[in-house]
Amino acid sequence: MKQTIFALASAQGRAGVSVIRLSGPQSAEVIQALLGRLPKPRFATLGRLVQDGETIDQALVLYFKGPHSFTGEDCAEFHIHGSRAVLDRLYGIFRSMGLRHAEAGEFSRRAFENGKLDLTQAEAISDLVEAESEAQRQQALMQLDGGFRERYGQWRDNLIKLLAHIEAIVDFPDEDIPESLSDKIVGDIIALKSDIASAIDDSRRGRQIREGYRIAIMGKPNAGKSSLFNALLENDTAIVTPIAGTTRDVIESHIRIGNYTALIYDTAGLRETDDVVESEGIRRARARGDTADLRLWVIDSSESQASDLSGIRAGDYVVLNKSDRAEAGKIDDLKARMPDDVHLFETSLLTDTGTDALRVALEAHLEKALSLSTFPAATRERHMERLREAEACLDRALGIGFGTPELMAEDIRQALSAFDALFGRTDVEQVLDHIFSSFCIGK
Ligand SMILES: Nc1nc2c(ncn2[C@@H]2O[C@H](COP(=O)(O)OP(=O)(O)OP(=O)(O)O)[C@@H](O)[C@H]2O)c(=O)[nH]1
Repeated sequence: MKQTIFALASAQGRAGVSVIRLSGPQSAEVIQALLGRLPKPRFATLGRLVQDGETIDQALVLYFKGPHSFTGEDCAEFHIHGSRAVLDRLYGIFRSMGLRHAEAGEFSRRAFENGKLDLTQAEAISDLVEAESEAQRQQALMQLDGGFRERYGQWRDNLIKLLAHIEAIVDFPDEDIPESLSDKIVGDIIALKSDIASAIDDSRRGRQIREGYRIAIMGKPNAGKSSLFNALLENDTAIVTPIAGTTRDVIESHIRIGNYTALIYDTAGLRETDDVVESEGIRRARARGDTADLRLWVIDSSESQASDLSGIRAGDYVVLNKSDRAEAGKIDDLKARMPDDVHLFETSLLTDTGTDALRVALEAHLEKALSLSTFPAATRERHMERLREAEACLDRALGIGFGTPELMAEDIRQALSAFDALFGRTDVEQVLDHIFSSFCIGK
C-alpha cells in the first residue's frame, strides 16, 4: 500500500491562508485525529484542529474519497492560517503518524498512475502552474482538457485499423490482395504521415508559446545592445558602459509582449579579437543568433564602422541607434544599403526615443507568428521526438510494400508504441522520473 504524502499546495512563505494537501490511505485517519470527525466527502467543514486537547488552528477541512479525487486516492485538504508555526506543528503530527513529505510532482504522478490523467495532461498541469502569459495559459488549458489526446487518439485508432488490415494479409498469404485494399492501406498511411508532419511543423509554434519566443539582440560592440535590452525589460539587468566589449556572455531574460512571453538575449558585440574570453562570447552570440526566432540588430548610426551590414538578413529587425548624434544623411545612407525585407527602426536609447514604435512592432510580430485559432498540440521536445519516430515508422512501412507484410505490420506496431509513449502508457520509469521531477512540490 502507498505511503500517505503531504505538501503545501499554496506558495511557500507567510500567507493569510495556506493549503496543505494529503494523498493516500491515511487521509481519513488524519482528519479524524485532528478534527475529531470525518466530514462528508467534497464538502468544506470549518473546525478546530486539536492535538492532546490543545487547539493548533482553526481550519477549513475537505475530504475527498478515492477514486473521486485529483490523485484517485483518498485525499485531504487543510486550509489553515499560513504561518510557519502552524505548518511546523501539523507537519510534526503528520510525520508522527507515518506520513512523509511529497516529492516534486508526486501528486500529479499518482494521478497519472491511477489513470486520472495521461502524461500530456500531467505536463499541461505543470505548464499551467508556470504560465505567465495569456497564450501559455490557454495552450496549457487546452492540453489539460485532453485536446492532445483527442487528436492523437484518432490517429491511434487509424493505426490500429491499418494494423488489422495488414495482419489479415499476413494471415492469408495465399490469397491475392485486392487492389482496392492495398490502395486504401497506402492511402491511409500517406494521409496519416502528412497529418503528423504538419503537427511537427506546428510544434515549433507550441514551443515558442510555451518556452517563449526567442529574440536575440545582435550587433557590433558599443552599438547600444545592452541599452536596448534594458529598455525592453524596463530595468537595468545588463551592464551599460562606454567601453566596447562590455557584454561577454549571453544574458537572457523573460518579458511579456502582449499575450505572449518572449526570451530576450543580450549578446557580446561582434568584432575580430584576440581576447579568448571575448572570442568565446562572440561564438556564443553567433550561435544564439542562429537559433533565435527573431534577430534584432543594433547599429550605431553615428559611427563609420556602422556601415558594415554583414550578417543582416531578410526578416531581421534592425535598430538604427544613437540617432541623437548621427550626422545628417548617415541614417538615410544606411537605410538605402539595407538588404530587402528588413524591418527598420530609429532610436536614441539615450533620450528614450523610438522604443515605443519598436515595442508595438514586436507585439504585432508575435501576434502574427504565434496566434492561430487553435493551439498546437505538441509543445515539448519529448512530443516532437515521438511524432518524428511515428513518422519514420510510417515512412519505412511505405518503403517495404506488400511483399513482406509482416515487416510492414511491425513498423505500424512501432508507430503505435511511439503514440503510446507520448501518453505515458509505455514510457519507462526513468522518463517518468525525469518528467515529474520538474514539477513543483505540492503538484
Ligand atoms: N548618444 C547615445 N549614446 C548611447 C545610445 N545608446 C547607448 N549609448 C551609449 O553607448 C555606450 C554603449 O552602450 P551599450 O548598451 O553598453 O552597448 P553594447 O552594444 O551593449 O556594447 P558591448 O557590451 O560593448 O557590446 C554606453 O555608453 C551607452 O550609454 C544612444 O542612443 N545615444
